[in-house]
Amino acid sequence: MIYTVTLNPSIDYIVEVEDIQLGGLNRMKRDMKFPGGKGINVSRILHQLGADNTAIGFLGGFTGRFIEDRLKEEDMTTDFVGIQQDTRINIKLKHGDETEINGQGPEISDEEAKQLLDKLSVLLTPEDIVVLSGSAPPSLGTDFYSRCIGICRAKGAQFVMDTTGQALLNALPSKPLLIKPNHHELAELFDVVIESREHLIMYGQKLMEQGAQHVLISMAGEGALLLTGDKVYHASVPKGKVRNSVGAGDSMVGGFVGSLALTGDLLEAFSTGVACGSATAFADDLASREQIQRLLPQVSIQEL
Ligand SMILES: Nc1ncnc2c1ncn2[C@@H]1O[C@H](COP(=O)(O)OP(=O)(O)O)[C@@H](O)[C@H]1O
Ligand SMILES: O=P(O)(O)OC[C@H]1O[C@](O)(COP(=O)(O)O)[C@@H](O)[C@@H]1O
Repeated sequence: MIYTVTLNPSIDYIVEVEDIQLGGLNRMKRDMKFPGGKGINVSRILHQLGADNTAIGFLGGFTGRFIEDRLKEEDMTTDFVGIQQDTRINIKLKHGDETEINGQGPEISDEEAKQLLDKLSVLLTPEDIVVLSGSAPPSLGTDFYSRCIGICRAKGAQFVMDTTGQALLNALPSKPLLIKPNHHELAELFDVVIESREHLIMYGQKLMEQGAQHVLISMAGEGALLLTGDKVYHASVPKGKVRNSVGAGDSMVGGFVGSLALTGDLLEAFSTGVACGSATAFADDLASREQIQRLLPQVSIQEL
């Protein structure tokens, strides 16, 4: 079983305006609401690929109910801890460019936090993969991911880590199956400016030396790199019109993990990840199975 853990889910409120006037009255051209948060997005893509998974994490209030209802409508399996406060709403403003305003997240009590850790302890087995994705609400403290990873290790489950900064660096010695920084996040991790593909690879290799089993470096429309063992692969991305790239990175993680679980083939997983990312970027909501299948033949992989 694959479990996705979303400590900080969100309703993604996509707002489209013709032109933004700061300090003035703006009228929306179009708006959409989607269940969001990194692990939830991964789960929705896994579901499209037919990979068995359960979405867990924290949900609360009317916003939490919206997310739970939408996931149930899609026939997804969920096992969230209910919390007192409202799940956040993240604003994704489209004004020619994409501007994101993400919330800090709700207050989570010690008792609610403990319920999630207990759930992981009860559920996990050595056959499982746990996808730990996204930010943690500040009230959980800085070591909550480390505690989740501790449980994965104690239960013999593999884990994937898709977060940024110190939480990601702290996870590396525990040998995550996969990490997926984008090229900007990779530069921020090392506090450097990265100007070439060679540099991206060099910094990706540093993350492997620190413990990551596989490193996926996504570069939006510029393709992606996969570092595995002593090999490096580049994938081209399909061409298309970007409609909403929110969730493209999560879709890539979902595609990679789902395909790896279903086929055991790393390069197949890499192409599926790229196809899922691009299919989501070219859609309003996350990609559907059909949209992913259509793009898959357009992804070509080359060993560098
Ligand atoms: N403009 C684009 N054109 C084609 N594919 C894209 C585009 N933007 C994102 N993708 C796809 O989604 C993947 C992840 O996107 P990226 O923006 O790098 O991740 P993140 O959302 O984590 O920042 C890319 O590797 C690519 O497959
Ligand atoms: O937990 P964070 O870092 O605030 O990110 C959450 C946001 O990122 C998303 O998961 C999308 O992430 P990606 O575009 O990187 O795939 C949104 O659904 C959500 O609003």
